[in-house]
Amino acid sequence: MNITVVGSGYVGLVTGACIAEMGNTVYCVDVDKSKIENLKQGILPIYEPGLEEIVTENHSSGRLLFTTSLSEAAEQCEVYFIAVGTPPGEDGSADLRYVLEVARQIGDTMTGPAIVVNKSTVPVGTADLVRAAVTERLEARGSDIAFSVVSNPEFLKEGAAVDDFMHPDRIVIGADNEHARQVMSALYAPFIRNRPRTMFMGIRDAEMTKYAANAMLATKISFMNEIASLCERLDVDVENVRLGIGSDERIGYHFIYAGCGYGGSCFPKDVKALINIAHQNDFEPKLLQAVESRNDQQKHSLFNKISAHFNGDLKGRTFAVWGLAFKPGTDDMREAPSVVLINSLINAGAKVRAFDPVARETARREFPESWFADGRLQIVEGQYEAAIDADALFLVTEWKPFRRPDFRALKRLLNTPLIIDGRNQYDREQVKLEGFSYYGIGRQPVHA
Ligand SMILES: NC(=O)C1=CN([C@@H]2O[C@H](COP(=O)(O)OP(=O)(O)OC[C@H]3O[C@@H](n4cnc5c(N)ncnc54)[C@H](O)[C@@H]3O)[C@@H](O)[C@H]2O)C=CC1
Ligand SMILES: O=C(O)[C@H]1O[C@H](OP(=O)(O)OP(=O)(O)OC[C@H]2O[C@@H](n3ccc(=O)[nH]c3=O)[C@H](O)[C@@H]2O)[C@H](O)[C@@H](O)[C@@H]1O
Repeated sequence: MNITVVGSGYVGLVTGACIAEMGNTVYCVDVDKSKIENLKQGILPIYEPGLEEIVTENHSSGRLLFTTSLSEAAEQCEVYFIAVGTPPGEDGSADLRYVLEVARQIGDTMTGPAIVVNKSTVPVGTADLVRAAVTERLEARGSDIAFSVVSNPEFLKEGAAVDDFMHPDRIVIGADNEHARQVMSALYAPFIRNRPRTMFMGIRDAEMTKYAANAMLATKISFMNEIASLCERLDVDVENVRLGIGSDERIGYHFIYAGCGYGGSCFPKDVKALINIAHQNDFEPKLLQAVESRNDQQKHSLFNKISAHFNGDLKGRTFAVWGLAFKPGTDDMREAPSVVLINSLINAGAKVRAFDPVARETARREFPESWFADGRLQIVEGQYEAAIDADALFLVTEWKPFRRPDFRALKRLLNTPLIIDGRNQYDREQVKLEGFSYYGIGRQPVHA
C-alpha cells in the first residue's frame, strides 16, 4: 500500500518505519525542515530502541521516504495517518490546531480516494472536525474525491515504541464503513498474524478508548502513590503491599509501582484533556482531578524529603541526580519528575550535578542557560562523577545501570552517605549495611 504519515515525532516516525518494514511504501511528512533533512541522512530526532535500524534499512531500500511536502506524498496515497501533536491548551483542552491544519492540507492536496486515519490522541468528536476540514478544502478546489475518516489511536510506550507497534496488545479501529474497516485490517494484518486482536467500534468509541486507557493507567499510579503516602505514616513497606495486591489477577502487577510521579508527554496531558472534556459536558470529574493533583504533589515528594532531612537548610549544598528522562529507555524529559526536583533544589539555593544515560542533550535545552554558565547545574558524563562531594544522591529514573550500583564507590564519593530513592530500587537493609541513610517512597527511612 502507499501510505503517508504526517508528523515525524515519536508516533509518526515509529508508525511510518514499522509500516514500511512490512513492505508498504511510506512517506513521512513533517513541517520541520531540519528534522526531515536529518532523517534523510539517517540522523534521528529521538532516541528509541531499534528505531534507527528500521529507519535506515527501509530508507535505503526506498520504502521509507521523507519530505516536507504533503503534495509530493499525495500522489497515489491510499491511507493518510495524522500523527501530529495535540498539546494541552491553557485550559487543559487538547489543542487541535495541528491536526486540523493537516486535515486542511490533505483536502488541498489529495489526488484520489483515500482514508484519513487519525492517530493523534484527540477528544471525542474530532473525526467530525477532520472530515469537515478536508471537505471544505476539497469543495474549494471543486473536487468531490471520496474519503473516509477513521480513528485509530496509538498505544505505544516510549522506550519500547518499536516493539509495542510491532506486537500490539490490540488495534482499535473506529470506522463507519466496511471499506475503511477492510483497508485498515489489511494494513495491520502483518502485525497480528498469530493472534487476531483488531477491535472495530464506532469512531467516537475509539476516540474515548484512548483517553480512558491513559486515564486508567494514570489512576493506578496515583492510587498507588496515595497508598504509599499512607504506608509511610503506618510503618508499612509499599513494595510488599504492591506484591501482595499485584498477585490478584484482577489487579495485576502493571502500573502499580509507587514513585516520584508520572511524567511524559501523555499521561499528564491526557488526564488534563479528559478533565476538560468533562467540564465541557457539565460534569465534575472528581476522580480524574484527584489523580492529577495527587501526581502534582508526588513530583514534590523527593524535594520534601531532602528538605525535611536538612531542616530546610539546602543553601550551598550539592546534590547528585541519577536519571533525567521521564522514564528509562527514552531521552524525553517532558513533564519529568526530575525537572520539578532540579528546579526546587536550585531555587532553594543548592547546586545539582545530574547524569542520565541518554537525556543529557535534552536536559541542556530544558533548563536556563544561566544555571549551566554559573555552575548551579552540571550535566555530567558519568554516574559516579555526579556523586562527587554531593550531600545526597537522588535516584529519579530507574535506568538499569543505576539498579545495582557500586555502593562502596558511592560512599567514598558522596560527602553525606544519603540516598533518596524515587523508584524504590534499593533494598533498605542492604543500603543500611553499606552505611547509607535511605529514604524511599512509601517505606520507612533508614538511618546509618
Ligand atoms: N509520544 C507517545 O508515546 C505517544 C503519543 N501519542 C499521541 O500522538 C500524537 C503525536 O505525539 P508525538 O509523536 O509524541 O508528538 P511529537 O511532538 O513527537 O511529534 C509531532 C510532529 O508533528 C510535526 N507537525 C506539526 N504540525 C505539522 C504539520 N502541519 N505537518 C506536518 N508535520 C507537523 C511536528 O513538527 C513534530 O515533528 C499526540 O496526540 C500524542 O498524544 C499517542 C501514543 C503514544
Ligand atoms: O499515549 C501515550 O503517549 C502513551 O502513554 C503511556 O506511555 P509512556 O508515557 O511512554 O510511558 P509509561 O511507561 O506509561 O510511563 C508513564 C509514566 O508513568 C510512570 N509510572 C509507570 C508505571 C508505574 O507503575 N509507575 C509509574 O510511576 C513512569 O515512570 C512514567 O513517568 C502509555 O503507557 C502508552 O500506552 C500510551 O500510548
